Amino acid sequence: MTRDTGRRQADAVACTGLAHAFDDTSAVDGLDLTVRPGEVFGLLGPNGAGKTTAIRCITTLLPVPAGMVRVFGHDAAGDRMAVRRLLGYVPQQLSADAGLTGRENVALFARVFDVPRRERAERVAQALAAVDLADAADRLAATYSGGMVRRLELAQALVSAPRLLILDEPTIGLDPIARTGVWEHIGAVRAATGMTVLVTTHYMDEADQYCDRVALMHRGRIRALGTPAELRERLGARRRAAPGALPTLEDVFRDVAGSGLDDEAGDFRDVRSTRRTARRVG
Ligand SMILES: Nc1ncnc2c1ncn2[C@@H]1O[C@H](COP(=O)(O)OP(=O)(O)OP(=O)(O)O)[C@@H](O)[C@H]1O
Repeated sequence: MTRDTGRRQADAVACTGLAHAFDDTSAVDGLDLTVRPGEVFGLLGPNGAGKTTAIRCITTLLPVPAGMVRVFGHDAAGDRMAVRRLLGYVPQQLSADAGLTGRENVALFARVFDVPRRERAERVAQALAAVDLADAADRLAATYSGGMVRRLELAQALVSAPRLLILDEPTIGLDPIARTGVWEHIGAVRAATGMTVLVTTHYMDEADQYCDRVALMHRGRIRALGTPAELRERLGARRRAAPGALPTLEDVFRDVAGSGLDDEAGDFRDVRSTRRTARRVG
């Protein structure tokens, strides 16, 4: 018992029995989830699975009505400021201001997150350089491409040197080159700082390639958890797939979410993604 509690204290994120409902809609329904320090953890699931709601509870933007959430041992319900100080968060919605330059956008976050005044200019420059925006730093964000806007938002989240970076669909609607760029920058910062990354994505290929472990969420709960290879192998063994013909992570996803997947995702998801992207860069 004591050993178990001790281990949980060290986890980057530990959710136990987390539940959150909007009126009579149960969004998160008894979520148990552990993210280990230093890993890139992918939270996957169809539209409406409860990923954003869970993330908003972890970031303290939503209350924790039932269950427990801890971030590096700090209780998200009882010690919200301590949790917020450890976090960088890139939400799905646009968080950069098109009317400010890249540098001004990041400087704003540095002020909000209490980066000491004398360190601010250097920390802002470092965050912009980390995402390859040093040359574009003094241009208005309105002139940035979709991929540059996403990298700018990454710099905003990184300027406070978070121990845990949380990204909600960081590459949605971006072209493949911009998607790779975002992941490469996340990987480089993580390698340099050892920070933990919790990310949601609909792109199975990205989860497979960039996440150390993934959890498949459906109807408010975790339905499968492991490294991408473990999940593929597990389904392959059940289906007795021949070696070399292992299922993809997309197959695992479909197996977990079952027939509900087509109702909840599909075309509507694509339309929403496109619209979000249009809003982001417009
Ligand atoms: N502010 C809200 N008010 C009412 N219902 C909500 C609200 N936010 C989410 N929901 C509902 O809670 C459920 C889970 O939504 P949530 O956004 O957490 O899912 P998600 O897995 O993040 O989906 P997506 O992939 O589309 O972002 C859905 O049924 C959704 O309609």
